[in-house]
Amino acid sequence: MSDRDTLFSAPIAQLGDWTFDERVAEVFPDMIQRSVPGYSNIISMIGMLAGRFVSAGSQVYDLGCSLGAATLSVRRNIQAEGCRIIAVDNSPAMVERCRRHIDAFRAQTPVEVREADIREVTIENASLVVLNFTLQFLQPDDRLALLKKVYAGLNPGGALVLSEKFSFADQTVGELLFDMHHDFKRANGYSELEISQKRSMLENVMLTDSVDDHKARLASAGFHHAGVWFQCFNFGSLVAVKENAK
Ligand SMILES: C[S@@+](CC[C@H](N)C(=O)[O-])C[C@H]1O[C@@H](n2cnc3c(N)ncnc32)[C@H](O)[C@@H]1O
Ligand SMILES: O=C(O)C(=O)C[C@]1(C(=O)O)C=C[C@@H](O)C=C1
Repeated sequence: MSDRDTLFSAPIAQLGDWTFDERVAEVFPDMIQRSVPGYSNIISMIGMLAGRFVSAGSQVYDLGCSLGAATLSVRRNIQAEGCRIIAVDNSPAMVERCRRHIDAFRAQTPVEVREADIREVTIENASLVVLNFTLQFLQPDDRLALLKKVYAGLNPGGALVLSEKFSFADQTVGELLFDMHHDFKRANGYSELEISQKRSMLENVMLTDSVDDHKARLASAGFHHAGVWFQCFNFGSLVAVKENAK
């Protein structure tokens, strides 16, 4: 278990923009579990998707890997031989902890943890690419280029898992799911102050899209097959599959 997240429990005079720094990395497992409804289900089901999609001799990319939760789930479920997982994050605090975390467990499939910007990483010979709550932290103008690169780097029959916090075109539904997410945080022990301070810090940094925006962007990137496979309130995950060669 990681330390309990109490980062925003006292009033902060100058709320800056959100960063994935040392203090966030230290409490991250507790923070994400208590903040993202369905997180642990998504992590274990990414493993199931890996069992299905990862093919022999191919690579898996976990882009914005944080402490490597998705990477570990993938590694536990890979059935194929000769695969490699490349886990990438640009936060030194996350990468340092991720390396330690991954090395703590022994397994067949090698994992390379890279400290890099996902916009700069080459993607090749991939059977599975995971963007688990990462795309939302890229500037909107950079998102399509990343997805095009993912599409080009996937082998035929390969898949992208894209998990995000969603926005909604319908105001009534959007407000309901936003409120239910806040209820979820309160039920997990976060105070009004913690919820509102974190929300202001994320405001300029995490810009969310609707499911329709995601589907349209995935189509522009080349994916002809994409759909939601999981949703809880305003959080969810899409899978996009590259068609098999004819
Ligand atoms: C919400 S966390 C992802 C959680 C993680 N995928 C999991 O399943 O536990 C977002 C991560 O994306 C990383 N990130 C954001 N922008 C990035 C970029 N341009 N390049 C690499 N990593 C990035 C952050 O450092 C952070 O660790
Ligand atoms: O929207 C929120 O309130 C969140 O806490 C979301 C979110 C995310 O989706 O990545 C933001 C930052 C933390 O990494 C954990 C969760």
